Amino acid sequence: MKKPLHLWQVPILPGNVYAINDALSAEGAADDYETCLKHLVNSGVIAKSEASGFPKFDLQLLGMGPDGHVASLFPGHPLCKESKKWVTHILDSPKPPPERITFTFPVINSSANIALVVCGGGKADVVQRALGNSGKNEEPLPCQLVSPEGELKWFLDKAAASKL
Ligand SMILES: O=C1O[C@H](COP(=O)(O)O)[C@@H](O)[C@H](O)[C@H]1O
Repeated sequence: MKKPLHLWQVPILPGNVYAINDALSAEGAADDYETCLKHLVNSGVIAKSEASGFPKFDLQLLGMGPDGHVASLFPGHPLCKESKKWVTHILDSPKPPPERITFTFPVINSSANIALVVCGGGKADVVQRALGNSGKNEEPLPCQLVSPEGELKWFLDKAAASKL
Protein backbone atom coordinates (compact mmCIF):
# COMPACT_ATOMS: atom_id res chain seq x y z
CA MET A 1 0.00 0.00 0.00
CA LYS A 2 1.30 3.49 -0.85
CA LYS A 3 2.08 5.79 2.06
CA PRO A 4 -0.14 8.90 2.22
CA LEU A 5 1.55 12.16 1.21
CA HIS A 6 1.50 14.76 3.94
CA LEU A 7 2.09 18.50 3.62
CA TRP A 8 5.26 18.25 5.68
CA GLN A 9 6.74 15.86 3.07
CA VAL A 10 6.68 18.39 0.22
CA PRO A 11 9.24 21.21 -0.06
CA ILE A 12 7.09 24.13 1.07
CA LEU A 13 8.80 26.76 3.20
CA PRO A 14 7.23 26.72 6.68
CA GLY A 15 6.68 30.48 6.36
CA ASN A 16 4.40 29.82 3.39
CA VAL A 17 2.03 27.65 5.42
CA TYR A 18 -0.83 29.52 7.09
CA ALA A 19 -2.33 27.34 9.79
CA ILE A 20 -5.73 27.78 11.38
CA ASN A 21 -5.49 29.23 14.90
CA ASP A 22 -7.21 26.44 16.80
CA ALA A 23 -6.81 28.26 20.11
CA LEU A 24 -9.72 30.50 19.01
CA SER A 25 -13.42 29.72 18.73
CA ALA A 26 -14.54 28.58 15.27
CA GLU A 27 -15.96 32.06 14.62
CA GLY A 28 -12.79 33.73 15.86
CA ALA A 29 -10.57 31.40 13.83
CA ALA A 30 -12.58 32.10 10.66
CA ASP A 31 -12.31 35.89 11.20
CA ASP A 32 -8.61 35.54 11.98
CA TYR A 33 -8.01 33.49 8.81
CA GLU A 34 -9.98 35.95 6.68
CA THR A 35 -7.87 38.81 8.10
CA CYS A 36 -4.71 36.84 7.23
CA LEU A 37 -5.99 36.21 3.70
CA LYS A 38 -6.85 39.90 3.24
CA HIS A 39 -3.32 40.82 4.29
CA LEU A 40 -1.87 38.35 1.76
CA VAL A 41 -4.05 39.79 -1.00
CA ASN A 42 -3.31 43.41 -0.06
CA SER A 43 0.43 42.69 -0.02
CA GLY A 44 0.29 40.97 -3.42
CA VAL A 45 1.22 37.49 -2.20
CA ILE A 46 -2.13 36.14 -3.41
CA ALA A 47 -3.74 37.60 -6.53
CA LYS A 48 -7.21 39.10 -6.55
CA SER A 49 -9.74 37.97 -9.12
CA GLU A 50 -10.64 40.88 -11.38
CA ALA A 51 -13.95 39.21 -12.07
CA SER A 52 -15.08 38.63 -8.49
CA GLY A 53 -12.82 40.71 -6.20
CA PHE A 54 -12.14 37.57 -4.13
CA PRO A 55 -8.69 36.05 -3.71
CA LYS A 56 -7.54 34.06 -6.71
CA PHE A 57 -5.52 31.01 -5.72
CA ASP A 58 -3.42 29.42 -8.47
CA LEU A 59 -4.65 26.00 -7.40
CA GLN A 60 -7.01 24.64 -4.78
CA LEU A 61 -6.80 20.97 -3.93
CA LEU A 62 -10.21 19.74 -2.77
CA GLY A 63 -11.51 16.41 -1.58
CA MET A 64 -15.14 15.36 -1.46
CA GLY A 65 -17.18 13.56 1.18
CA PRO A 66 -19.58 10.68 0.42
CA ASP A 67 -22.44 13.19 0.76
CA GLY A 68 -20.91 15.42 -1.96
CA HIS A 69 -19.56 18.06 0.42
CA VAL A 70 -16.38 19.95 -0.39
CA ALA A 71 -14.28 21.96 2.05
CA SER A 72 -16.81 22.25 4.93
CA LEU A 73 -19.70 23.18 2.67
CA PHE A 74 -22.35 20.52 3.21
CA PRO A 75 -25.43 19.69 1.10
CA GLY A 76 -28.41 21.90 1.91
CA HIS A 77 -26.46 24.02 4.43
CA PRO A 78 -27.01 27.80 4.20
CA LEU A 79 -23.22 28.33 4.14
CA CYS A 80 -23.29 27.06 0.54
CA LYS A 81 -25.03 30.35 -0.32
CA GLU A 82 -22.57 32.66 1.52
CA SER A 83 -21.71 35.36 -0.96
CA LYS A 84 -19.77 38.01 1.01
CA LYS A 85 -17.38 36.35 3.46
CA TRP A 86 -14.06 34.86 2.37
CA VAL A 87 -13.79 32.45 5.28
CA THR A 88 -16.67 31.33 7.45
CA HIS A 89 -17.40 28.90 10.26
CA ILE A 90 -19.82 26.09 10.91
CA LEU A 91 -20.93 24.88 14.34
CA ASP A 92 -23.21 22.06 13.23
CA SER A 93 -21.18 20.07 10.70
CA PRO A 94 -22.96 16.77 9.98
CA LYS A 95 -19.51 15.12 9.89
CA PRO A 96 -17.25 15.39 12.93
CA PRO A 97 -15.77 17.65 14.08
CA PRO A 98 -18.95 19.76 14.37
CA GLU A 99 -17.02 23.04 14.57
CA ARG A 100 -14.98 23.91 11.50
CA ILE A 101 -13.89 26.83 9.36
CA THR A 102 -14.00 26.86 5.58
CA PHE A 103 -13.36 28.93 2.49
CA THR A 104 -16.65 30.05 0.96
CA PHE A 105 -17.74 29.26 -2.59
CA PRO A 106 -16.81 32.74 -3.90
CA VAL A 107 -13.20 32.09 -2.78
CA ILE A 108 -13.18 28.50 -4.03
CA ASN A 109 -14.65 29.48 -7.39
CA SER A 110 -12.32 32.44 -7.91
CA SER A 111 -9.39 30.00 -8.07
CA ALA A 112 -7.51 29.70 -11.32
CA ASN A 113 -7.55 25.90 -11.09
CA ILE A 114 -9.12 23.26 -8.87
CA ALA A 115 -8.19 19.61 -8.51
CA LEU A 116 -10.98 17.54 -6.95
CA VAL A 117 -9.39 14.34 -5.67
CA VAL A 118 -11.77 11.52 -4.76
CA CYS A 119 -10.83 8.05 -3.59
CA GLY A 120 -12.80 5.02 -2.46
CA GLY A 121 -15.88 3.02 -3.36
CA GLY A 122 -17.89 4.80 -0.65
CA LYS A 123 -17.94 7.83 -2.93
CA ALA A 124 -18.91 6.00 -6.16
CA ASP A 125 -22.64 6.82 -5.84
CA VAL A 126 -22.08 10.52 -5.35
CA VAL A 127 -19.48 10.62 -8.15
CA GLN A 128 -22.09 8.99 -10.40
CA ARG A 129 -24.68 11.56 -9.33
CA ALA A 130 -22.27 14.46 -9.84
CA LEU A 131 -20.71 13.39 -13.13
CA GLY A 132 -23.20 10.96 -14.59
CA ASN A 133 -26.46 11.77 -16.33
CA SER A 134 -28.84 11.03 -13.47
CA GLY A 135 -30.36 13.41 -10.95
CA LYS A 136 -30.75 16.38 -13.29
CA ASN A 137 -33.74 17.70 -11.32
CA GLU A 138 -32.14 17.39 -7.90
CA GLU A 139 -30.62 20.33 -6.04
CA PRO A 140 -26.93 20.48 -7.02
CA LEU A 141 -24.52 18.98 -4.52
CA PRO A 142 -21.72 21.21 -3.17
CA CYS A 143 -19.24 19.33 -5.40
CA GLN A 144 -21.36 20.35 -8.38
CA LEU A 145 -21.12 24.02 -7.36
CA VAL A 146 -17.33 23.95 -7.78
CA SER A 147 -16.65 26.08 -10.83
CA PRO A 148 -13.26 27.83 -10.90
CA GLU A 149 -12.34 30.67 -13.24
CA GLY A 150 -9.91 28.33 -15.00
CA GLU A 151 -9.90 24.55 -15.08
CA LEU A 152 -11.59 22.00 -12.84
CA LYS A 153 -10.13 18.51 -13.02
CA TRP A 154 -11.51 15.50 -11.16
CA PHE A 155 -9.00 12.84 -10.11
CA LEU A 156 -10.73 9.55 -9.25
CA ASP A 157 -9.35 6.21 -8.24
CA LYS A 158 -10.91 3.10 -9.81
CA ALA A 159 -13.25 2.50 -6.86
CA ALA A 160 -14.60 6.07 -6.88
CA ALA A 161 -15.11 5.89 -10.67
CA SER A 162 -16.66 2.41 -10.58
CA LYS A 163 -20.24 3.56 -11.26
CA LEU A 164 -19.47 5.86 -14.19
O1 LIG B 1 -14.69 16.44 6.13
C1 LIG B 1 -14.10 16.50 5.10
O2 LIG B 1 -14.13 15.43 4.28
C2 LIG B 1 -13.83 15.54 2.89
C3 LIG B 1 -13.49 14.14 2.40
O3 LIG B 1 -12.39 13.66 3.10
P1 LIG B 1 -11.67 12.32 2.68
O4 LIG B 1 -10.64 12.10 3.75
O5 LIG B 1 -12.73 11.27 2.65
O6 LIG B 1 -11.08 12.56 1.32
C4 LIG B 1 -12.72 16.53 2.67
O7 LIG B 1 -12.52 16.72 1.31
C5 LIG B 1 -13.12 17.84 3.28
O8 LIG B 1 -12.13 18.83 3.07
C6 LIG B 1 -13.30 17.68 4.76
O9 LIG B 1 -13.86 18.86 5.28
